[in-house]
Amino acid sequence: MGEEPNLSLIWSATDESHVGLSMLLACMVLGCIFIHFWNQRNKKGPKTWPLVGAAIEQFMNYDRMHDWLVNYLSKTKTVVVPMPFITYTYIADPANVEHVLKTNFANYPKGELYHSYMEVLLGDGIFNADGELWRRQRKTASFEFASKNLRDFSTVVFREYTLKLSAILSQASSSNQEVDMQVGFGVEIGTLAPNLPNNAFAKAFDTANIIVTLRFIDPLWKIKKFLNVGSEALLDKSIKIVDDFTYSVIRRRKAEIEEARRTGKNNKIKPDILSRFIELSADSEGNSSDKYLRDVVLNFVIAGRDTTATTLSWAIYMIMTDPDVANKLYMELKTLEEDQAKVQNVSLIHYDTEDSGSFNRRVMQYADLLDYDALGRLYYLHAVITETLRLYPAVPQDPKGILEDDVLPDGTKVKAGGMVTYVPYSMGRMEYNWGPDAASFKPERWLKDGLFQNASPFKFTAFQIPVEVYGGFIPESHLDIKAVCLLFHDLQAGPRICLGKDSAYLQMKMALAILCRFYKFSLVPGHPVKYRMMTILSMAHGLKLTVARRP
Ligand code: HEM
Repeated sequence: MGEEPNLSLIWSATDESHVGLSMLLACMVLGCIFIHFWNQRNKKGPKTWPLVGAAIEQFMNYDRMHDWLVNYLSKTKTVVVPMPFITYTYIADPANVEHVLKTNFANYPKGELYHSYMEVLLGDGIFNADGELWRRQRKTASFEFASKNLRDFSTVVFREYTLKLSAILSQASSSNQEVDMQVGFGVEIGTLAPNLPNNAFAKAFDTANIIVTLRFIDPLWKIKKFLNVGSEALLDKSIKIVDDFTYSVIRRRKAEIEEARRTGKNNKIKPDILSRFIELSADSEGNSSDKYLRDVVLNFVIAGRDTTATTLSWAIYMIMTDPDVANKLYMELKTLEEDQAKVQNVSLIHYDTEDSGSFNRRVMQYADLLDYDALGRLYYLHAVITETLRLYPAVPQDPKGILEDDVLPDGTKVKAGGMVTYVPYSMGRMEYNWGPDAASFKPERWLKDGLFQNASPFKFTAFQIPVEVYGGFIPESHLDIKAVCLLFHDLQAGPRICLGKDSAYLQMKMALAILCRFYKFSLVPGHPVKYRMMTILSMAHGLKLTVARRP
């Protein structure tokens, strides 16, 4: 019999070789990590890790991501953020933005990836479509926005909505009640389809928006969706609420249109975007797909309601925290009131801030004095809104897909399949774009000799790029010429300029003119004002304030 093998010796030898191997492996891994970090020692963007890229840092800063980007973009005009399956390139340099939005526009569509993140919410609506699908919707919407009817209709509707909101504020002021202005703006102002939105819908819609935005940095979202767990399960629930409500609005509107046609009362058809799309998308039998219309409605809720409600909230916040701005604005609005009353030969109703009756009547009288041309003369207000959008752009980041490898004007290489995002939130805060006072709220920077002055087009990108870039300079007041240029430009299928810019200004000016003329706003002490991460720069906790009537 041979000698029994000494097991403990064998174990310890194996142990030793395991330990040796493990140590070797650990050293190699640490070495790789060290080399990886060494190579990044001069990098100005976020530090990356092998395999996961910058995902950890981006995830940890997700709730304050816009400011996280401000920090990096102030050190370097382009920030590259590699993630597990994709690389995001963030740009704040006007030359790069011009390249992506105009010069090489064809290379930067929304792209498949963006579409896959957003489809559940936006479907194939205008914000989430490329190619023919996009062109068709853009054309329909462009015709609508070029029409004078829409302008006239909007002026009336926006006035009506603001008066409703004013009635709520007037009541709140007499009982010193707190109001959430963001909710007020979302519900009372800002939709071209007056039956939208109701509360459960609005909540579910916001939740869905928050979760689809999270997909940009969540590499596990597809697995969660497949298993229907976590955020994706909540998304699924929210979309059901959104869809139920939207389809019911569409069915109701279709029935109204049918009834109006049957009885020959075409003037009973609500003249808004939804009716227009129902009409234009109808097949030879007069039917249009509910799914197509659902996508149209939801895209226009984001485009038309969320953007303006958000901007109005930030504008009120800025006005309320800067008494000098509030006062200048108040003076401009009072002066307009007196001038308009003289021109229209109207004697202004005397009112007492303690007496709701006379106060409310004067508010209504003021609202009647605000026609399209009068609003066009409110340059300081125009500057206040524009300055708000510079610092708090309703669309804080706007990502584009990359079709083919390309080199940006500053030499940054971008690869097909990745994404390039221009970042209006950061662009508005960069000293290299706006000078040393970039972070300050100064409406005066937009005024020259009391008149509003546009900034260079690729520096102020809150609305993408302005149509002036294509049609030469067109004064702000010439909406109709501008609309025709926009339409002409659209028929050639150029970049995706915001179609609602003029309508948005009209709406926001109407709302702020009435509210800031008659109310003084104060933030509820301790109320936190910060954004939340979603496609729109909404306030995470709303804007809670109290109001007082002004003389
Ligand atoms: C403060 C208000 C607003 C801001 C800051 C804003 C901003 C923008 C931005 C940045 C885009 C480009 C998005 C992209 O690249 O896909 C855009 C597109 C668009 N906006 Fe606006 N917008 C505002 C109000 C409105 C309003 C009131 C409407 C209409 C009711 C509107 C209709 C649209 C449409 C239809 C598009 C899609 C253009 C396209 O993809 O061809 N916007 N807007």
